[in-house]
Amino acid sequence: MRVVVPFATNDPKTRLSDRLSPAERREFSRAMLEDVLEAIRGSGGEIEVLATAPLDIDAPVTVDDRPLTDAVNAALVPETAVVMADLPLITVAVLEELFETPGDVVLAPGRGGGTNALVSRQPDFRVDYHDGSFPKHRASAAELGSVAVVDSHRLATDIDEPADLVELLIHGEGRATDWLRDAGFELARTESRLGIERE
Ligand SMILES: Nc1nc2c(ncn2[C@@H]2O[C@H](COP(=O)(O)OP(=O)(O)OP(=O)(O)O)[C@@H](O)[C@H]2O)c(=O)[nH]1
Ligand SMILES: C[C@H](OP(=O)(O)O)C(=O)O
Repeated sequence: MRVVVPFATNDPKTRLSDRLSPAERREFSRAMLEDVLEAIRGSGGEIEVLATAPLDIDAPVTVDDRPLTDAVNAALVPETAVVMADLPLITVAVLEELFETPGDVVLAPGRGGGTNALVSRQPDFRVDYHDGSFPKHRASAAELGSVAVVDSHRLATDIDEPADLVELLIHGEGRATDWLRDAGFELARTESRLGIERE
């Protein structure tokens, strides 16, 4: 399976700005990307990193500085998966489930209504990211053919906001989790839910 991995190179993860400096956000998002690429490699996927600027990484990179939706649509030929680079909890098994699920369009929703991963086998399907893309994608794909939804905690956990870092500290084992621990983050008990604190 061809797997396109969109990656914002220069100013990533702005929603983590109150916890991480710009340089830390770049390092952390790079660590997440490495985790995602490792899982894709393990699943036998043929990687194409779709980056906003040149990137020194051990994978084929296409540079496209257009907005996310336009760049992905330009790369979306049938039998393509799109897997976001901010999914450091994904595993080979989870990706195999995504790739093997039948359907003209297969969608993996993210928490809060985004689309963390998809497979398109439908030549007319186009993405429309942001502002709750999952319901938009589900509706537009249903007009074109069959739609399947993959229900997976690991695929649904995109790391966007400080609260998402908790999931990484609980469940993660890769580079992104190591980076976070090295940066001083650890789990903290705040009311009934686990939170995070930084030393
Ligand atoms: N190629 C490309 N990838 C993008 C772009 N914007 C975001 N991405 C990637 O798309 C995925 C989802 O990104 P978001 O969480 O929406 O955005 P982000 O830039 O990572 O984070 P925020 O600044 O907090 O919104 C991540 O893998 C990003 O690296 C873009 O304009 N072009
Ligand atoms: C790209 C966007 O990601 P989110 O902003 O939901 O993380 C989406 O999935 O539509």
